[in-house]
Amino acid sequence: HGWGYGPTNGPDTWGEGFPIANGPRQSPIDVIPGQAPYDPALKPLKLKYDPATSQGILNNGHSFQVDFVDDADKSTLTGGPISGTYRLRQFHFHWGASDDRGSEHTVEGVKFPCELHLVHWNTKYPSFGEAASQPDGLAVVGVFLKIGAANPSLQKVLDAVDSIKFKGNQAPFPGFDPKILLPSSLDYWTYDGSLTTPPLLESVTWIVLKQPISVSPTQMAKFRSLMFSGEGDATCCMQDNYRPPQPLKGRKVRASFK
Ligand SMILES: NS(O)(O)c1ccc(OCc2cn(-c3ccccc3)nn2)cc1
Ligand SMILES: [Zn+2]
Repeated sequence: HGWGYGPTNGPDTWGEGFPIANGPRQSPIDVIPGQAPYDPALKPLKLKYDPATSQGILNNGHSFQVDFVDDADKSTLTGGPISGTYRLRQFHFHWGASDDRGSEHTVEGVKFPCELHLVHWNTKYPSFGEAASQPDGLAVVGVFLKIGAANPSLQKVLDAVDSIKFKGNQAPFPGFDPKILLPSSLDYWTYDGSLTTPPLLESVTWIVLKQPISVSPTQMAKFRSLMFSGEGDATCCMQDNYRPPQPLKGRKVRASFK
């Protein structure tokens, strides 16, 4: 059986199949603001997303993701800690079985109920797959979700979740602008890390936004209505699909703000 988040195939077992799990630049991490100095050399983030590039929504058995057409520089990330142009490939989430956990990154040990990841790849490489194996190949923008008022932008995504309840289910998801999911401030912490799921490749420049967006308890219940399993398999709610923080191993975390 493949990797997952259960007692027999969860994060503590991933090192068996993916030795890089114990590598020098693994993600997520616990961000300690007092140890993340402001770096005036960091540029503002520039996110330019074209809703025409949003394509479909998929339950991949570990999370659900919204995929984007990435054959042109239409939805891109530039500026920030990166050089060059990175193209948006997909976004997805990680969440908990209850509101006290679910995020992958933490802030001085504080866990959020959910975390959004917007995955971009460096156009100096020919494809996402090629970029995924390069140290500067990927840039993921992480956004915390905090319990509060219902989030109408998020609801547009959650309204599609009933159609992808089971692993392998997918549905069209056209015309969605992921920019509406972002908080008003683009202040961020940044560090060199990895994919937080197998293959755990150490190819990610992480850009974790300081300001969370809101999610209501009812909306969190919607995330938990998804299934890890395929139709007809033993039903098992998709929840607690997060990897806990990993050792910093001497890495520096920088802040884009004072
Ligand atoms: N959670 S996260 O944002 O860190 C995150 C983001 C993207 C991920 O992609 C997995 C993946 C890798 N590949 C791949 C394909 C071809 C060649 C090499 C790799 N396909 N899917 C995993 C975790
Ligand atoms: Zn992720």
